[in-house]
Amino acid sequence: MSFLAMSLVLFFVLPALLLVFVCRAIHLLFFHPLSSIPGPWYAAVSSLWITSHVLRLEQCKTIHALFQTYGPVVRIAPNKVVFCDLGAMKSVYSTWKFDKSDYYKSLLTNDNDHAMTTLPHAQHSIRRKAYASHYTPSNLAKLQPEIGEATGKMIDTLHGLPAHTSLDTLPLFRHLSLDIIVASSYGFQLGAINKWALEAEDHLTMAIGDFPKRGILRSTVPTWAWNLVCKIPNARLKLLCDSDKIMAEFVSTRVYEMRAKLNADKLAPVVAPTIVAPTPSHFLSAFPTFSRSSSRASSPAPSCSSDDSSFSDDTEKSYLLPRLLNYRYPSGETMPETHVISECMGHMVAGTDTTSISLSYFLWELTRRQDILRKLRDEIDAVMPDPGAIPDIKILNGMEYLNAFIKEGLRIYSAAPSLLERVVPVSTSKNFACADGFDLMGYALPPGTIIATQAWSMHRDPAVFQSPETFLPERWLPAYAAGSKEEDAADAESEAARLARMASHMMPFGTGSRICGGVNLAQNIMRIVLVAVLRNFEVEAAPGTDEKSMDMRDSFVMFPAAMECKLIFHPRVPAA
Ligand code: HEM
Repeated sequence: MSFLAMSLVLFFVLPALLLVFVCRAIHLLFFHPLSSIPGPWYAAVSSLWITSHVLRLEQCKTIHALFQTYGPVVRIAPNKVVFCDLGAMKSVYSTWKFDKSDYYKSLLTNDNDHAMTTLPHAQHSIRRKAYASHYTPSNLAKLQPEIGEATGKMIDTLHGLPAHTSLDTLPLFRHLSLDIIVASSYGFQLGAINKWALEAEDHLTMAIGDFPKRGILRSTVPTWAWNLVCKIPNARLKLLCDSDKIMAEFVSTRVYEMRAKLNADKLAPVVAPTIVAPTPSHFLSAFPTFSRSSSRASSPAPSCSSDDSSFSDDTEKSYLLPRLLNYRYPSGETMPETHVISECMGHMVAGTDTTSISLSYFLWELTRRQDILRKLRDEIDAVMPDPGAIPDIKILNGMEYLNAFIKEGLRIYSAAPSLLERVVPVSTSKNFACADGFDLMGYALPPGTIIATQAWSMHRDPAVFQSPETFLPERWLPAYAAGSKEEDAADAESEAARLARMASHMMPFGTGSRICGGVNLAQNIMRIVLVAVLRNFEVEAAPGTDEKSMDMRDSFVMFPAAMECKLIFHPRVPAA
């Protein structure tokens, strides 16, 4: 660079840039509509600060610390405000149903939208209607054989392992969840768990694991750089780059097969699942008690508090894919195949790692809490005398301690505890008429402001959850406060009100109109897998699996710092 050019940069360009930066910072700090909102000044002037915490995989904890310092409303970036408040949560996600932010576009499948990435509320509700009936309790109750069969294969596989094998439960449960989601979506037994047992590479499961990483990279790295990276001749990298394609190919094949079956009128409306790999075992041989007919469940029925009416449905069972293929948009047109494929891909991605992470943390918690394990065991052993016959879901739904344990697990180890971003709409939008923007707890937020809360903090509000960091399933039992030292609090607030208050703050599956579409399936899987595992095995943490390795990190979903959860499954010695 010539001396003249250097002088120009030093004396004019740099000072000019500095001046622009300072003026912008002054505007953002003192004159911007969000300037009255509490928060660190450096967050108000640039997104760099919060981005650095996102990249360090600790956004949830960082924001939680901000709430503790600044109160329930905090500005975390020039145009982004977060809150931790029940009223605001209901207002944003349920009453006004604000549209989602662009953040969700990083989760596009094959560059196409699915329900989770459809940002506008109105378009989303049309999309959601296409799949919602699949995940009703009554339809899912009919899919118990599929879930039971996949779980049975996993239990058999674990029984077949050499003693003291230490295994990473994240891939284990990822394969299981995928088997279940594939069976529930297509009536097709994938057998991913068998591949896991053989240590064979399963490209589909790897693709699903890679998909979120690919999404983050795709949205941060410029397209030319991404294309260049994908040209590097490395097999693992190629799988990462192609994760979208691998999933799309798998789903497309199922779509064409199903279409052919529908056209040939062989399908209507039940498809018997195709068993890909036979699984000879004591476990499956006992399954007919569970899988063929729920009315034949052999277990002694405990008191069952579930709402039986939600299960009494005489319609035939149906899988997700034929539902989508038969769905008609309000215009009368059927869903284009690209939409069907991306929707199915979205469900595979949304349901696999979330379920696997939850189950892994639940079991890890039990390895260090014999007191909780004992109570769970008592309840499970009573309803499941035969370790190979899982009771009907109605019975599992009525298991008070199991359900309290799962609630507490979802509270502390929420698999998607991060900000669920929405956008304040313009005041002229159809469902929102507020001339001065949105009133968030006394602060006026202009249209376009990104606004969000996170399960991590809603679940740790000390005014709602006593000792929020303590894992305490008993807090979900009606008797807890009455029999504890907190009589004063219990006097002031009835038990029912205390439980309702806690429940209203829970959002492990999101909340409002965009709540997790597979919440009922996820709950069923967690119940079924937990009872099957705990009835059959003692679970121990492998050396190296400890508070440090399991420390939670987040990148929309949460995962252990070590990126693994190694546990040992010892077959339970039958009672003498
Ligand atoms: C423990 C397991 C799971 C957790 C913690 C979880 C959590 C969530 C969360 C937090 C959201 C986003 C809400 C938002 O953006 O506002 C979501 C959306 C979604 N989840 Fe789940 N999920 C789980 C399992 C599943 C399963 C098993 C399926 C289905 C196979 C599924 C399907 C979906 C779908 C389709 C959406 C998009 C909903 C929509 O916008 O219509 N999830 N889930």
